[in-house]
Parts: sequence; structure tokens; C-alpha cells
Amino acid sequence: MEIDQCLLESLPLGQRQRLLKRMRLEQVKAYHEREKTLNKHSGLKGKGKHNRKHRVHFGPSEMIQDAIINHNDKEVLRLLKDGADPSTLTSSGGTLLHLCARHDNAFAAEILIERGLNMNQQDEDLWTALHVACACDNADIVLLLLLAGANVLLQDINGNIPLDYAVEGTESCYILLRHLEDNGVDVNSLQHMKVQRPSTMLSDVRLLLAAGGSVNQRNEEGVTLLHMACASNYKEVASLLLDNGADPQIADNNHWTPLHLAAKYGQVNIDTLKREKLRSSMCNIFYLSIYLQKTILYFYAIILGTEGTKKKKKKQKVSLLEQCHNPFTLPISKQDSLLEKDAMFRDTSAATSRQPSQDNGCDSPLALSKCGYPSWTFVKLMPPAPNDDLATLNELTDSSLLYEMQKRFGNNQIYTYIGSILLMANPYKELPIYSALVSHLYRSTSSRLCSSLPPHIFSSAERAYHLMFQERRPQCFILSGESGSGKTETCKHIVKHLACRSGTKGFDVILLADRYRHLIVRFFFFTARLHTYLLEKSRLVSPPPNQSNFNIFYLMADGMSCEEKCGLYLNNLLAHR
Ligand SMILES: Nc1ncnc2c1ncn2[C@@H]1O[C@H](COP(=O)(O)OP(=O)(O)OP(=O)(O)O)[C@@H](O)[C@H]1O
Repeated sequence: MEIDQCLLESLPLGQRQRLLKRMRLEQVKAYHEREKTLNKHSGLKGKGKHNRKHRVHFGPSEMIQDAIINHNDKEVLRLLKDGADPSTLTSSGGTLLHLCARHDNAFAAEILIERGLNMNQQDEDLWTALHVACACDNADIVLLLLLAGANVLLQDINGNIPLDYAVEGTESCYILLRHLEDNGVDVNSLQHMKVQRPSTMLSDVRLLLAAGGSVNQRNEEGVTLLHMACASNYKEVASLLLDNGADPQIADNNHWTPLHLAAKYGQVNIDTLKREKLRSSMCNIFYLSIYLQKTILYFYAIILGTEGTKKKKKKQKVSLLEQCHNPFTLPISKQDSLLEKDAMFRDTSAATSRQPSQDNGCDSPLALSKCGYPSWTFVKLMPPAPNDDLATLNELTDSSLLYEMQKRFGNNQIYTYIGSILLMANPYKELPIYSALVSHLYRSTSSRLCSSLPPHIFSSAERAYHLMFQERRPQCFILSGESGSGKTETCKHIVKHLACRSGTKGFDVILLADRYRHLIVRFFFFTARLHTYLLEKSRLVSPPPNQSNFNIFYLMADGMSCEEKCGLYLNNLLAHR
């Protein structure tokens, strides 16, 4: 698989790592195949150590995390019975309860609480499960945790309590406020105390300066005052410290500089950290950082920032996050992990504003900014899954196939391969997986289905595109399914990908999409009606057994009240063909 370098660079680190891992896996596979062939030729079959089968085993503690994420309740129970440790920690130092809170799995959360899991345990950012549930507005979990007696006043590393992450007007916020009220906590005085903290530190720093103290003094953990101010987004304090010679390059004992902290804890607006000072230190920090992942977006925002565009970028980023988060900034590490849940793919434009292009065939061509970065900043891909191709399953029965499909559908993985056939389950909702960026991702240099990316109609379209050149003959898609299953939409997506695919530099992709559009008409004749080559009309007079037509009729009837139906003589829908 080959991916454009620019594109690769624009992906968030986690996703980039996953892609690279898959590419690496492909290399290893190719190497393994070559070794096998070589061994065969040299008669080493069965003797060499390369022929030994290696299996990767996951313990119950890893598997339970997967089961929680996928809401596989039976599996959670089984794994707990089989000895999975309920106090297993996730990669961010959180507990399984944090995972439940993030993935809205109240069932598993209840079981874990019953088994005595500490619901006040804090992760690496000192978030409790309640912080997570509030930030994700998973009201059921919020309620569950409160009823189980979770501590609502525990502060995270930024000094924020769960309420600070509950967006005003959401169910979680309401539940939490009621709980605080019922327990006699005065929310206003809480907020007041919070506002007081930076001013207390400011006056302390002023006192220190007046007494001639050093602003770069480090405590036993190597932490300076600037570290503290940056981590907490105390702008005035940071500004005062910088004006008085505080060094933004000093690293603490864990190699964190103040800039790292500003980035990690989401202080993207930290203009107080005199940008020029930071720029000079940027290169060092870039390479020093063991948490490059956490800082890269922040750098991106700063480096690209001419005054005008910086504001725009910042606005884009903030509005993306504003959708689910509150006035207190979320740590970037948290933003990453929380956003990951949202969608299979995401790009900023799709997330912040619905492009008219979603429906009309083609997004604008992939514009690159002056720096060579694509103008979009985010793409989120689902990690590759073993059930991407059902043909590779060990057990192939109706029930196992349906089970896998159902599981995938629940994760918005609407596409699934069975060998080179692509199955689609109509999501009946818009998924942000059809942008030009995603189409670009699925470009490949060969006709092989792209194994490094999840199944997608763009992948099938890409394959047809290459086969057309290889075989030098027209290619054909057979789209089959009952009425309303999504054939027409799929056809549009194929055309969209082919149009984007064919768009060369300076070529108007939209024009090309228009040129392809007439093809759609032909698709209509063939879809789902291959056996008789029926035209649309005949679907009305002789509908296939158990299939409806004019689906809009049923949708409309579904939304009407009994009185409305009665008024229109639609009491018995089945009486109408
Ligand atoms: N990939 C998709 N993502 C989101 N919604 C979809 C998708 N595919 C289909 N839909 C939804 O399903 C509806 C029906 O899809 P579509 O018109 O493509 O069905 P069809 O199989 O062509 O139906 P018919 O055979 O009756 O013409 C669409 O209007 C759309 O709301």
C-alpha cells in the first residue's frame, strides 16, 4: 500500500501509527511469503524455524476491554468469570470503568461497580470515570456513578471537577447539578474558588519577583513555575514569568517543557507564551518530545499561524471540539481519545460544517496549504479488524455472518468484505466517510483491495479503476439488494470516487463528476433486477415477494399520528400496495 507523504503527515499520530503498522505488516507478510518460496526451492520445507506457526494470544484482561468497547455483555461476563482482572488498567492509566464511561456501556459499568472496582480511581490526567462520562455526555453512566457514590468533587490535573466538563443544557449537566444541589454544594462558590486560583498565583509570583527570587528555580521534580502556569492555562502568570526571564525550554525530570504541558493540557490559546520565544525552541522540543503525539497538533496550529489563518484554524479546531466539550479546555490527549470514538472517519470540514458536496458528487479537490499541508487536518479511521473480511472467519455459518455484521453495524462499520464482494448495511444516517479526503486515502497503485484500510465502496471503485486499465475493457458493478437498501447511493459513491480519482492537477473534478453522472441512469436498470432487466415501472406492478416500493409512503406513515392516519384512511398500511 502506498500513501501520499503529505497525506500521511496530516493524519493524527495514532492513526498514522496504525496505518504504518499495517504497511509494516504487509511488508512482513511479503517477506514471509518470499522466505516460504525460497525454503520450498531449497528443500527446507518443514525444517526451518520460519515454518513454525506463531500465534498471538490475548489474555482476558485485554479481551475484556474489547468486549466493553463493543458492548458485548455476554463476553464481559464470561471473561470476568474466566478470571479477567476487573482492576485492569487501560493504556492511559484509566480503569475499565473509564472505558465504560467513554463507550456508554452502563451494563458493564454496573457489573464492575458491583465487583468493587474503585469508581474514584484517576487516570494519568487525574480524570475519574465521572469526568469521562460528563465529557461524553453519557447520562446513564453519570447517574449510575452518582447513585453508586462517586466523588463529584475530585479534581483532574487542571483542577477541573466533572461538572466542568458537562456541557450546559445536557442531561449529564442537569443530573450533576441536581446531585450537587441535593447534597448542599454551592456551585457558585465552587466556580468562585476556581477563578481565584490564578490570581493567587499571580500575586505570589509578584511577591517572589519583588523579593528578587529566581523564576527558573526547579522543585525536586524539575518543575518550574512556568510549567505550573502552562499546565493550568494561567495566562497572566505565564506572561509575567516570561517577561521576567522564565525559560520555556527547561525540561522537568520527565523531559516535559512548559510547552509540552501547554499542548498536553489543551492551552492552545497560549499567546502569553511569547510565540517568538517558543518558535526558537520549537525544533529542540520537537525532537526531544517523547510525547510528540500530544504536541503535534499544537505545533501545527502555531506554525501555520499567520495572524489571519491562525485564527481561522483555531476557530475550526475549537468549533470541532466545542460540539461536545465545555468552557474549560480539554487536554489534547483527552480530545484525541474522546474524538476517536465519534466516527469511523472524520475530517474537520465534515465535522464543522456540512458540505453541500456531501450529496452532489464531489468535494473540492484536495487543496494544499502554502506549507504543503493539506487544508484538512483530521482523518479518523477505524483500526483494521479481523472481521473486515468475513471470508477469513474460521466459522462460516448464517448466524456467525449475521453476528459479525451486526457487530460491525453497531460500530458504524457499514462495509464488510466477503472476499472481493462488498456487503453494505444501509446506515440510514450520514456518516462522514465519503469526503474527497477519504476518497484520496483509498487511492492505490494496484487493483488489489486495500487491506490497510477498512472495507469501503471507494476501495471497490478503486479496484475497478485499475482493472479497467489492466484488462483494457469496461468494468461493471453489480449492485444488488432490496428496495431502499442503498444501491442508488452506492452508485453515487462509486461515481464520486471515480470522478475524484480521475481529477488531475488543475482539472475540474466537479465537471468530471457531471460527465460520469449519466452512468447512474444505466445503473438503475440493472440494480437488483438482473434476472429480468426490469425498468423502474415494472417494480410497481410486479414487486418481488416481501418487498415494498415507494418507501417514502411507509416512512411517512410511520411518522404520522393515529388521527392523521385515520383522516387519510391509512389505518391498515398492508392494504395498500
Ligand atoms: N451509504 C449510505 N449512507 C447513508 N444513508 C444511506 C446510504 N445508502 C443509502 N442510504 C439511505 O437509504 C435511502 C435509500 O437508499 P437508495 O435510494 O440508494 O436505495 P435503493 O436501493 O436505490 O432503493 P430502490 O431500489 O427503491 O431505488 C437513501 O435515501 C438514504 O437515506
